Amino acid sequence: MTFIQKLRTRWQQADTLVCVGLDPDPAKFPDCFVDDDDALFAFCRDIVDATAQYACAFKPQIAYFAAHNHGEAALQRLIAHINAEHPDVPVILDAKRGDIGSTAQQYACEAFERFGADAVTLNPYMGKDSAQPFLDYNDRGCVFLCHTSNPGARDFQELLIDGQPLYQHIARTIADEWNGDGNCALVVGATFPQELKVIRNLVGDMPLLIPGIGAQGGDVEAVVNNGKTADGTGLMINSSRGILYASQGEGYAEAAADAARELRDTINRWR
Ligand SMILES: O=c1ccn([C@@H]2O[C@H](COP(=O)(O)O)[C@@H](O)[C@H]2O)c(=O)[nH]1
Repeated sequence: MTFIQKLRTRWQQADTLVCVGLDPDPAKFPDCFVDDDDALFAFCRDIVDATAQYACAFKPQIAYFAAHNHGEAALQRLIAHINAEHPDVPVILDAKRGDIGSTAQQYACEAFERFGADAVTLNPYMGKDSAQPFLDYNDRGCVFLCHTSNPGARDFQELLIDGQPLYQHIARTIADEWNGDGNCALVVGATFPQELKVIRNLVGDMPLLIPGIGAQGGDVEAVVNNGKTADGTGLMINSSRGILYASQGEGYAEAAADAARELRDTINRWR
């Protein structure tokens, strides 16, 4: 089953558009992990197991693992755990890769073969040849930055080219020219709901990964209204800190599950 098929099946069968972000920061871990050498893996495993039933996808952010000695091995084991225990939930590796083709080939191997991710986030700035090694894994997903959630997204992504903002050129080019195998998706920040509406109209039913709710201030109702497809799906609405650190006490995993369930229910009220 391809990434897109797995995602669409998950949307339907689990009735959830929640993407659980895995951004483990040891400084925010509950006290029980203080002397745990395997804390990155163990904390994320507990969160994954508690929230899987509410997740349409998991999104580990590679920086939170690569910043630590042995962190990438922990990430590898974590994705293997998800693939073994929660095989219906796709994994999007948030790595925002983009480089010349020969180097991109190595990054694609890292994401899909070493880490076993179903999809990876990519920066389209270097053009199609930089994306091609990822696109060639046509059973996996390529999730391209289109309009990001941060305030600086405006600096370049909204610059006008031939009268249209750059992010619209990106959306159109990826939908019309890069998506020949139907394995593309886009990142659109929840903090830019009007731009989300424009992008949805440009790309049809293409899946959109939406970071930026919660700590970054994005509004769930606006995201769902402006981003959903005709069948009420089409979105992977990410929450990382809002789920991971719902409680830093002993009941951290239950609190994370409660936060994921509440987010699912809030989203579903607007679908
Ligand atoms: O435009 C973007 C692209 C990626 N991200 C990533 O999503 C999560 C957001 O975390 P929260 O704690 O839910 O704010 C994080 O991994 C970012 O690297 C993004 O925020 N915006």
